[in-house]
Amino acid sequence: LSKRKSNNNKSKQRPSLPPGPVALPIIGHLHLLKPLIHQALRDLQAKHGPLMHLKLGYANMVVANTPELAKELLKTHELAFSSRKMNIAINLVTYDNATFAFAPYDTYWKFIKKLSTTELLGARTIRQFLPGRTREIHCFIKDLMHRSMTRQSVNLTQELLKLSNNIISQMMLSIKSSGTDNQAAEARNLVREVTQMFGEFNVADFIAICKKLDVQGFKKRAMDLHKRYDAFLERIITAREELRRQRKASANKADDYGEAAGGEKVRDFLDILLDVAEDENSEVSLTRNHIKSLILDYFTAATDTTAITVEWTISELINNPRVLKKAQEEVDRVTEKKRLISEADIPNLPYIHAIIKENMRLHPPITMIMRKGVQDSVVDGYLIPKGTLMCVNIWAMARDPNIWESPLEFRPERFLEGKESGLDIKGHHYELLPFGSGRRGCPGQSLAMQELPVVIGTLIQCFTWKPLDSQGKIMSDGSTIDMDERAGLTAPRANDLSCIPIARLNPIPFLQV
Ligand code: HEM
Repeated sequence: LSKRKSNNNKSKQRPSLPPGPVALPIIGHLHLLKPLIHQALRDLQAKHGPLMHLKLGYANMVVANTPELAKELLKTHELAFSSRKMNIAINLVTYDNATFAFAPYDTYWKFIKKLSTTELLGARTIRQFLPGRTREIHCFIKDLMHRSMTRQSVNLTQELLKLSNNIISQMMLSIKSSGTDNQAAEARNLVREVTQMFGEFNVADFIAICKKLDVQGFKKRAMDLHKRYDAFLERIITAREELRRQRKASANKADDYGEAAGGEKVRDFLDILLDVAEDENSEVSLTRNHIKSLILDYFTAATDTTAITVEWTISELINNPRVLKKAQEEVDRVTEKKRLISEADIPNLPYIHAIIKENMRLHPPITMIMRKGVQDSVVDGYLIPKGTLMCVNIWAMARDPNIWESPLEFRPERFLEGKESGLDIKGHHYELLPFGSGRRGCPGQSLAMQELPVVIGTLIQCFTWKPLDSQGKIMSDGSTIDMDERAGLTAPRANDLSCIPIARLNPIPFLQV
């Protein structure tokens, strides 16, 4: 790291804040944040340096965009930056301090993190829900096949959101997409609203006077959303409690837990959390609000991120036919065109894996790692005061020619040969952090990395994709689709990806639906 201050100066002076643009009174630099914040920050940093300070109303923000600074912030100063910043919407929707994803680094967070690693998202739970994931993917493929036969177009953006939400709904609440009471659609709509709201910019989060006035009507909308989410979950939890009472009462009868392969009993998230809540010896007593908030955290964190990754990957493959062909050859070789790809094939799909990494490099669903400093820290000779919102712009790092060779080129081979081949996405190569890093890194990574190769592999095994233009017409061969991003908590495509699926396999072998 370049040391910007001489040791002499350092010993005499209190370190100063990192450099940044000139701030306006009251609003500070808020006017400089365009809707695509990660892009606006990258442009500002070109002028003000790799560690930049901004004032967002009354809040301090520090942004870093080099692997060295990312390492310093996320590893060297890990504990100082292991909390997150709440905002008004999150606070209202997620039951005040019952959230995990936005919790400070405290006893509650540590308890849930352990529960996540060992149970909620542990290897056993992921394995037990494999039949459910497979069923959902095969249902999806069957529906796509029907549309392919009838030459109907598919809004892949919407359908992928449905698929990832169905998969997580099943793991969390045993909601089946084939259920008759439309709970899957209700869950999907609520999650969509929550994600949208969390991603919107609320001026009241930064300017004290606006807090009381609620000029944008945020508070009212957040409370309304909270009420509807609460009613939805209350119904599900009450029904589950009744089922659990019946199970206990009929101890001799075979109970109603689902069964995984080998006769293992399958507990979904809700059962795991209710078991903890009923455990009098539990280290932390879980309340009903904790349970509801945790379910919301996981729903929100899992749905968009996974769907967006597939959406961008298919977009890149459409724009890069050479890569698509090579990926299809890999899938055909592994399956010998006799069966659909499955999770058991993952170790034999190095090229698909490299495609996923390359896609996450250029299109990280979460473009910036956001944390809050809980103590004063000195980083690269600069002061980052307690309470500062800390941001590592992983999107900007991926586009920096000082970090990557031909950064804008979609070239999965970079991860298989040459100097970039040793890089992985586990959080210790600081130029590539799609799942974050350290103790606050994403707990859903293993699940995502089981699901993604199979969803992407199956989509390209069964179909080639003819994209539609904005008028709904099939685009001519060789034309490329736009790669614009939409603003929000996550960074999906600006324009939905609509395509006609052309069947490559007909009939599709061994559909398990
Ligand atoms: C492609 C898929 C995904 C991506 C790219 C992704 C990315 C991320 C990132 C960047 C963070 C912040 C990490 C940090 O601060 O260092 C995060 C946090 C989180 N993710 Fe994921 N995620 C994905 C899927 C999932 C799934 C499937 C789940 C759950 C089933 C999940 C649950 C969470 C939770 C609960 C947090 C908050 C953790 C905490 O605050 O301690 N994510 N994710």
